[in-house]
Formats: sequence, C-alpha cells, structure tokens
Amino acid sequence: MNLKKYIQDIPDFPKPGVIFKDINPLLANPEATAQAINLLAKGLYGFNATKIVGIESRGFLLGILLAQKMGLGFVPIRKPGKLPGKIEKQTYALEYGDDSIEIQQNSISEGDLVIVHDDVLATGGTAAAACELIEKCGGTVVQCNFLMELGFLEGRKKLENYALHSLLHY
Ligand SMILES: O=P(O)(O)OC[C@H]1O[C@H](OP(=O)(O)OP(=O)(O)O)[C@H](O)[C@@H]1O
Ligand SMILES: Nc1ncnc2[nH]cnc12
Repeated sequence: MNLKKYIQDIPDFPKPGVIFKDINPLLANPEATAQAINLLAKGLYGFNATKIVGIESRGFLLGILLAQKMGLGFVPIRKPGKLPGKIEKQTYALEYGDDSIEIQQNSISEGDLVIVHDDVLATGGTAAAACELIEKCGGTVVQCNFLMELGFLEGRKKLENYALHSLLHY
C-alpha cells in the first residue's frame, strides 16, 4: 500500500504559498492508518522506550495509537494554558514571531526514555522545543518520530542531537 496516496496536498492553506499536507484521508482509511502505525512501530522496539510524547494536536492522533501498539504510556505536549498542575514551558521561534508549548512536570520521570511523535516535521522548531521540555523534566529523548518530513524545510538540522525517523519524505 502506497501511503502517500492518502496524504492530500492542499495549496495555499493556511496561508498563500504553503502546500498543506492533509493527513485526514489517511485517518479516514483504517487499513492505511494501521499500516502507518505498524511501520512506525517497527523501528521503535529496539529503543527500550518507556513513554511516547505526542505534540498537540495532530501528534495526538497517531501518537496514541502508536503508544497503544507498543504498550507504552502516552504523554501530551499542549499549546499554552491547557494543562493543569505544575508545567514546564518552552518558547520557540516561528517563521514570524514565536510560539510556546507545555508539558506537565510529573508526566515524565527522571530516567524515562522517550519517543517524541508528531505528524509533520517542517522547520523542526516544534519538535526541538518538545525535546527541550522532556529534558527539563529529566527524560531522555531516544527518537524523534514523524509520519512525514518536509525535507526542503531542513527541520533535521534543529534535531541533529537526536535519532530521527520519518516514514514519508517530501
Ligand atoms: O516543524 P515545525 O515547523 O515546527 O512544524 C510542525 C508542526 O506544525 C504542525 O502543527 P500546527 O502548529 O499546525 O498545529 P496542529 O497540529 O494543531 O494542527 C504539525 O502538526 C507540527 O506540530
Ligand atoms: N505544510 C504543512 N502541512 C501540514 N502540516 C504542517 N505543519 C507545518 N507545515 C505543514
């Protein structure tokens, strides 16, 4: 099954000049979703990971399935102001301006081996900030894991210190 068939290009969304890679056709097809999860999980068993962190919001969709498939707990990283209790916050640069993400301090323990999952690696700012958050909580990132990577945006350069795997390359 060619999974790229289930990723739809939407030109000029959310802004003119951006080609948005829509994963909804993949999510709408259970066989394609199952294949994506099986292929993503296949490369992960050797890491002895203890948790999977998914990044709001599209990183939750396959991240939870991946965690279930691997028998691991799932931890959400959320946009600001959404998580209760003690949080760690990381601000990172966007193309214009900046953004922040947060994690609950007690969701990662000292010594946790963490896989970071998101649907898309674009400029890498979001995933790099997620790795910082996990490290602030005492965890170690063992792999950054993506359904797809937009190689022309060179997000890998921001994640040079981490193992990285993307299932689909553009
Ligand atoms: O590599 P970067 O340039 O940091 O971009 C990648 C991020 O952008 C998208 O999220 P978005 O902010 O669109 O939010 P959403 O998941 O809630 O749609 C995507 O799901 C990644 O989280
Ligand atoms: N082109 C794109 N398509 C889908 N999600 C994205 N996140 C950042 N860039 C994206």
